[in-house]
Amino acid sequence: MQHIFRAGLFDGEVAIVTGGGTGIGFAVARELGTLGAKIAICGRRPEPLAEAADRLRADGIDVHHAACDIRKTEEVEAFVDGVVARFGRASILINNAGGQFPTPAEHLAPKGFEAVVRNNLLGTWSMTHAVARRAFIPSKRGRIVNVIANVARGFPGMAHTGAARAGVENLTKTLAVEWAVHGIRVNAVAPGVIKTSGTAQYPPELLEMSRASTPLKRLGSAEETSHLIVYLASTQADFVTGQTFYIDGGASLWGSPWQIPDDEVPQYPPYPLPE
Ligand SMILES: CCCCCCC/C=C/C(=O)SCCNC(=O)CCNC(=O)[C@H](O)C(C)(C)COP(=O)(O)OP(=O)(O)OC[C@H]1O[C@@H](n2cnc3c(N)ncnc32)[C@H](O)[C@@H]1OP(=O)(O)O
Ligand SMILES: NC(=O)C1=CN([C@@H]2O[C@H](COP(=O)(O)OP(=O)(O)OC[C@H]3O[C@@H](n4cnc5c(N)ncnc54)[C@H](OP(=O)(O)O)[C@@H]3O)[C@@H](O)[C@H]2O)C=CC1
Repeated sequence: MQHIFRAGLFDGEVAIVTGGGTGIGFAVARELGTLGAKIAICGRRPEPLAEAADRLRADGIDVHHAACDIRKTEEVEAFVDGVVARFGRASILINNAGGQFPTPAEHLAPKGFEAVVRNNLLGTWSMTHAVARRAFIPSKRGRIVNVIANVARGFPGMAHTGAARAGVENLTKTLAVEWAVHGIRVNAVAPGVIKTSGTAQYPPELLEMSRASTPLKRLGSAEETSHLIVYLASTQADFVTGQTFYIDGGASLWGSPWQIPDDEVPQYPPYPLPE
């Protein structure tokens, strides 16, 4: 593994990475662990989690792993208690767990909208609250990085997650202010389309349209996304809080995979207007 950070940068730190068993979360767990942090990962499925923990241990990383659904408050509290019992503290929280399904808004059932908001907004809040109360506030120190998505504009095809992630972005700003007094920094990272086990579940043609509408004309990697998250979690970023950082090849500034056909947009009143 190549490093852009100095060895031992995270010695003495304990980092919780939600969704750390796969994709971006695994890359972050591995990078923070290789740089000296003790690592705690969670996810809903025990098997990929245990496999990831074995791979991290093979790299010499001290890892705690436990199945935990961030939507279930009692599981979240038990997980955080387990981390503190094992390592004595926690100093970094990467809220990476999340996901959704692409669908036009008119086909999105209330239950589906709610499922995605629960996962990405309420789950993130639940974990953040538990870690802050149990570890960060008592020790007067903590760093949180929230992994969100492109909320700089609308998110067509993803109304549920756009709404949920925009909520997390605002929570990031609010907590950065409220919790500065507790020595807690809070930032957000908004990836464009990143090649992971997660996006492998998306239709290939959607990914190709996303690539084509990205100025840098490629998808991102989990490792390069991890470098940005790790920087924000480090002491090198100690004067950075309440901000959202895009890592998206410029996608949030330009194209969109969402097509709007010229001849299907109703014009009321008829355009051009009568003289
Ligand atoms: C235009 C987009 C360009 C591409 C950009 C891509 C950028 C983003 C990439 C990523 O985020 S990568 C991560 C990828 N991984 C995932 O997204 C998987 C995550 N999925 C889940 O975690 C869960 O499925 C869920 C979305 C949280 C829902 O889980 P939950 O167990 O709470 O609910 P379910 O009982 O499964 O479903 C409830 C309800 O939701 C609706 N629904 C669920 N899945 C779908 C689906 N695939 N399509 C349509 N609707 C879905 C549905 O109404 C379900 O109710 P029932 O019909 O089952 O009664
Ligand atoms: N890849 C991309 O292009 C983009 C990704 N993102 C976001 O980045 C994050 C990482 O995604 P990525 O690595 O690509 O995809 P993955 O699907 O590989 O990672 C998502 C991880 O989150 C875990 N997870 C999901 N829901 C829960 C839950 N309720 N409780 C606990 N763990 C959960 C999953 O494990 P399990 O299923 O076992 O619970 C999985 O390990 C996600 O929030 C994703 O939405 C945002 C924009 C773009």
